[in-house]
Amino acid sequence: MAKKKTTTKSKPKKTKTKTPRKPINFKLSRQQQILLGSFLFFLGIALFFSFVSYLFTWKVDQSVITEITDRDVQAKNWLNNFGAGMSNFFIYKGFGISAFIIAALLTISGVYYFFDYAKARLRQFWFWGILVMLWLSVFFGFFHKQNDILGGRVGYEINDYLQDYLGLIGAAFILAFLAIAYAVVRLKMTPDKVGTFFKSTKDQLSDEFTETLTATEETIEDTQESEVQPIVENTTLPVEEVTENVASDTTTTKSTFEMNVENLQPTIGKKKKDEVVDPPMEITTPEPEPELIITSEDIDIEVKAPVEEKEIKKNLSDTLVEDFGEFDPTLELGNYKFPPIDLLKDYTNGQGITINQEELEENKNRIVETLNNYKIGIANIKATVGPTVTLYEIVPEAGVRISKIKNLEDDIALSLSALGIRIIAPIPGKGTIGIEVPNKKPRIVSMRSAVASPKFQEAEMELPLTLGKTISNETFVVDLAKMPHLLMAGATGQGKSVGLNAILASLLYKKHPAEVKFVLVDPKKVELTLFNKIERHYLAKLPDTEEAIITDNSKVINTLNSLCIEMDARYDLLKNAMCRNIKEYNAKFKARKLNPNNGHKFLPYIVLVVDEFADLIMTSGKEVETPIARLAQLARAIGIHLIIATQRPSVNVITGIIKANFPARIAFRVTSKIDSRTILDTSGADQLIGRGDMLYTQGNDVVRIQCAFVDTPEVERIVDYIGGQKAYPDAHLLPEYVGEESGTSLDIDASDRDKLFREAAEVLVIAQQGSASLLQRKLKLGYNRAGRLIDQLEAAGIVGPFEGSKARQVLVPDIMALDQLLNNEGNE
Ligand SMILES: Nc1ncnc2c1ncn2[C@@H]1O[C@H](COP(=O)(O)OP(=O)(O)OP(=O)(O)O)[C@@H](O)[C@H]1O
Repeated sequence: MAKKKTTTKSKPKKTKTKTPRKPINFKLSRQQQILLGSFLFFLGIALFFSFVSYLFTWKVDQSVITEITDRDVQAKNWLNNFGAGMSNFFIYKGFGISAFIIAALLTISGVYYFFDYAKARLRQFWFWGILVMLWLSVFFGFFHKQNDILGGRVGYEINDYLQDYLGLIGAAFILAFLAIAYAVVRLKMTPDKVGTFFKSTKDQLSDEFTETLTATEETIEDTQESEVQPIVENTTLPVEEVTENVASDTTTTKSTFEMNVENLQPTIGKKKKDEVVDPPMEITTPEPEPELIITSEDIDIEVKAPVEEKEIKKNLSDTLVEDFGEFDPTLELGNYKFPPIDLLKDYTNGQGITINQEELEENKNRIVETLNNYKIGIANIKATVGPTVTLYEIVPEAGVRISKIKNLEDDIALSLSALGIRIIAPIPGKGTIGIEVPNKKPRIVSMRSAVASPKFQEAEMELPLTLGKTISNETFVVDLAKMPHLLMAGATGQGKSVGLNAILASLLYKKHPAEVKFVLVDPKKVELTLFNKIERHYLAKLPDTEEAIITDNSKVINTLNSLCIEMDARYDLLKNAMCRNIKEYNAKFKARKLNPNNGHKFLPYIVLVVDEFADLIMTSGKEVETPIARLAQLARAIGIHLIIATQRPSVNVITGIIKANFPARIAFRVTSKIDSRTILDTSGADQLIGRGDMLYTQGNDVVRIQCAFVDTPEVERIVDYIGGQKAYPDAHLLPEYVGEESGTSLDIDASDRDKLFREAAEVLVIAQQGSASLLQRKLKLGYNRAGRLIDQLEAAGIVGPFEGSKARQVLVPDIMALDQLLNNEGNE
């Protein structure tokens, strides 16, 4: 305590000695401060009482106001003449009823000096108090000019002055503006916080008031209780009494407060109060607390944060799938029913393969005998009975050359007096030699049994095809999507058309109309006509064509080119969706990860079936071969699959480029070994027995299969069943293809010419051949653009008109002539 005394005292001393402004600072001693504080406090209270009294007595007292100094004259004011005089000065001649603020300011000043609070706040009180008082004075003067007591002389005069210059409205505006300025600057109000602010200010003011009052009481109490305790005890007065007596008993108070000030200052409670009042601490004063409460309320808006997080977490496609489920392409024909198996005929009457032991024994003996004749010993023989063929597997004795047995093919056939004997030497994967011998009574493999087999029903393939049954009587199921294109060949009447029907029926039994579309080309006009009934379910066609099944060869070119356009478009879609194949793309689309607004759509598989390819090649030649080759090369990934059937498997029909792109091939019976080699790259097809007996290869292995038999009435029942159901409004439309023959409008503006016009003209003139496919190859163009270029060249007189399957005539002999023609055009 003593130390503190010295430090607190030494500090001001130092400053006092250093700075010569001691008197200017009006640094009062503590005693002086208390005296001044008490004086101001009581003066303020006295003024308050006089002002209150003056409100009631002012009229009476005004008459005596001039004689106020006269002791005989008694004013009615509670504080007599002093009160009347002061009130008259401050209220009547001064600021009207707002003079109460002066009383309040004096009282507060008294408290501040009495307790030696920091004066910065007090200065603020005075500054703003006087401003408010002036404003209120003018405000009341504005409304009640006639009543001097409300606004006082000051209010009246200022009002008068303002109104002389600004008029009533101008003065009102000034007042309103000042009120707003006060609210904004002093109370830091914003319009949206007005409500809260009013409330808090009100609370604050009332708090301040009570605080000041309680602070006074508390401090006096503290003084009494803490340091003065012994003295109080000595005087044996109760605390309340001491407090009450503080004002009157000056000696006691003096000594008490002397001790008090020194001892009270370091107490925690008091220090806090001082800090709160200290100007630098104003930043942390409880003043901004209401604002803090407001901001914390604002922080409640943080609720937004989790909402945002949710949005980020949730992928749009996930939400879409959550809301609507996965995209279902079959929904448009949601009630579509797959054809029942009963529509197919059961040719076996439910019976399995019956084994004819006699026949087996007979054949075995003949084989052994024949081989013995050629001195080939047999260690073992085993038979597998198939629907049309029985396979005898022979294990030759050691030291027998396989090629020797292979060469005996015809001899064995002769001795067995049977057609269609095929020797497989050795059977791949087995250490045996196979001899296939046709059964005397071949059994029909019905489509019904193939479709009903679990292998087909449970096949998880994109485009499952059931082709028939193998030699071991197993249903043979393959995926067209994996083939990816199929070449079928066989002499007439050997079962090609039945094979095609079996393939189409397989797909009809497994795929929904939304998932697969057929483009059927049938130059024979009779084979596939039945499928017209399912045009609006399963078929695809060019826009503006009446029949979906193409029978006209010239239309085939357009369709093939249209498929090329579709292929290019699908590749673009796949590229944009960053998918490698149609399966990935459709899965992504179903998961609603691709936006239909960006052109994305569910892509059905397209199966192009050409029944008589040789006929097409004969009539249209390269025009057909090029798009077929292009499709065969590229279309596998985008879900366009080709099935091409031909009677004549000659090399000019099945060219190298087509063969290379059709790894999956089916050979029905053919007439010569050469044909067999053309189709399968191996003989064997010439030794088949016909009627659906076929060889299938998808690379190396050749499998003998008995093709499932589906008769025309069965197909009819299936298509009738499907055709009788709700269908799409139209067949699936392929992109439009503007063929060369349709580009007849010759009034093409020279300014609208393609950028490659000149280059294209040069290509054709040099080659002396007016074909669009040449332009396509040389300039690497699409069909559409090349077709347009040909039209423009025709309009410019560079090539002649369309001449069917022949290339157009080039009318310009050489580049020189071309230059001349184009220059003349420019001069015109
Ligand atoms: N899988 C099979 N099972 C039983 N018989 C079959 C089978 N396939 C074809 N046949 C018989 O062969 C006949 C001719 O078949 P299909 O019409 O399919 O021959 P094709 O090769 O299409 O002949 P074309 O080329 O002249 O049209 C059929 O009428 C049928 O009697």
